Amino acid sequence: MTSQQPPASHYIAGAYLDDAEGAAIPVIYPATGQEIARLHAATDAVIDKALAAAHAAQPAWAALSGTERGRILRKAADILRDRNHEMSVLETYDTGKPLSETLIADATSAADALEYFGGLAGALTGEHIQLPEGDFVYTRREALGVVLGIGAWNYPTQIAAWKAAPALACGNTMVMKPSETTPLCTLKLAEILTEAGAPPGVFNVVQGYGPEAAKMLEDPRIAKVSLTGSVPTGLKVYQSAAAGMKHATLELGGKSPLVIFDDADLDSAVSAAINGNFYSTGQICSNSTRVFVQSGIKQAFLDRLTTRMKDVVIGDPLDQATTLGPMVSERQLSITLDYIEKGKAEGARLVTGGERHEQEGFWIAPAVFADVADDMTIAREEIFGPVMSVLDFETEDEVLARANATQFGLAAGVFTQDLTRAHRMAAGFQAGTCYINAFNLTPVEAPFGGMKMSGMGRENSKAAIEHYSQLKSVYVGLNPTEAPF
Ligand SMILES: NC(=O)c1ccc[n+]([C@@H]2O[C@H](COP(=O)([O-])OP(=O)(O)OC[C@H]3O[C@@H](n4cnc5c(N)ncnc54)[C@H](O)[C@@H]3O)[C@@H](O)[C@H]2O)c1
Ligand SMILES: O=CCc1c[nH]c2ccc(O)cc12
Repeated sequence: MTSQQPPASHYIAGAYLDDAEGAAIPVIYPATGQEIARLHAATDAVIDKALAAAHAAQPAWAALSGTERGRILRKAADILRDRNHEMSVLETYDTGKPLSETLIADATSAADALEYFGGLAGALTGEHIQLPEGDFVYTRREALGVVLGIGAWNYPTQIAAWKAAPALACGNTMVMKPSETTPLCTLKLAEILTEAGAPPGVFNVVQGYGPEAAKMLEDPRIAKVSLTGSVPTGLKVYQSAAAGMKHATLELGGKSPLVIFDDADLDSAVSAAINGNFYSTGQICSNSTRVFVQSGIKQAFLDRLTTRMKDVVIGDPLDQATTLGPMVSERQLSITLDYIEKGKAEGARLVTGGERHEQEGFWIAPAVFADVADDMTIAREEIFGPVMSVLDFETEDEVLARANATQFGLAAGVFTQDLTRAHRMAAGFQAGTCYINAFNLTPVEAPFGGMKMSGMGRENSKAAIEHYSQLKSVYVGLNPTEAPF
């Protein structure tokens, strides 16, 4: 087994920093279950160094012009693209996702974000507001300060870059705590930002578990937190942020509906259901885990789906022919297997898959349940594994109400040839990202984020600028100041 041991656990002030006193973080390659690196959670001293470095670097970084900051971000994007293969292999070791995915969805998406926000940085301006008698107001778009990023384990490179790119473009500095399950890739992103010219302290990486992140969030040097994670963690983070009146972006979980009407292009709809449930072995927040199929095409849909699923290639994630990798961890596998048992026990019909592969690593055959009812556990709770629930419906009004009957609101999709109905559905969905005849595409140019319990704030697009900066109004008086006495 190739060791993927980085030079040290943390990356602070432009260099690696080790401190083996913190709790061990074993990094496990999901395909084999073997340890490929061992890092350490940050001690209080490491946390203090990181926060001090980010805090000290922030004023000078914000004082650069947007164009100067953007140039560095765009250079980092170029380096990432040059090193896409190396980055993708590391992403595969970190997460278990197959190279066929990581080559196109991770460092490339990170590069897209750095390029996009690098381009936008020079165009960030305030506005001029004319008032009577010559007075006027101008607004300044200012950085918030030091941003704390906290990552989930499914897309470590992408999550770090989706946060860092808008944060740095706006003149903030950043401390990123990756998930303890996938701590490797973010260190590489830090190296690349330094190589591209980011001054020491602008982007720092601190390893740790929940308590290390919680401790950093309480520190007054943190002005904003951006979390990608589960709803329970989001609630804790939001509470802590509120206690310090800090800004918060929360990218949380989902239980997204995909509605397939009987006039849909069936092959495209089946492809969307496959991508929306089994890409990244089902470990995507916006996955369409509730697939509502109009009853007239239910059997045709299930037949086409089960035929297509026979083509899945489960195997060595580093072999580019592989299309489905293992789950990220023993824990996530066991959570998924428990849900499959609950699905069976509550009366859903397991059409295919769902069994653990008895070999090293965290392997499972992708599962499809049919005849799923809205009140079953597998239709209500986020599983974050390769488990598709197929539910039947009859009418548009009925399916829209059922699609929205969830605490989550991350994504939703509709497949139909009737464009009027498609737009009606998109308007009616209670979800931050809606798809018509597509699913789970996340271009950096489009806002991404949740409604309801799926979170707040938006990543990507011009909308992210609102969440990584603040407006200052400057009133300019051109007349003598008068007073009543
Ligand atoms: N909306 C999105 O963009 C998006 C993207 C990917 C994943 N997710 C969600 O993430 C979840 C899976 O990831 P996970 O299991 O890593 O989530 P998680 O909530 O367990 O952990 C996320 C991060 O929060 C940290 N953390 C844990 N407790 C904390 C605390 N008290 N204070 C501060 N930080 C704390 C963890 O160390 C980790 O880095 C799923 O719910 C998934 O839907 C959302
Ligand atoms: O979960 C991470 C972010 C995300 C949400 N939907 C998609 C689809 C495809 C991706 O590559 C990432 C994501």
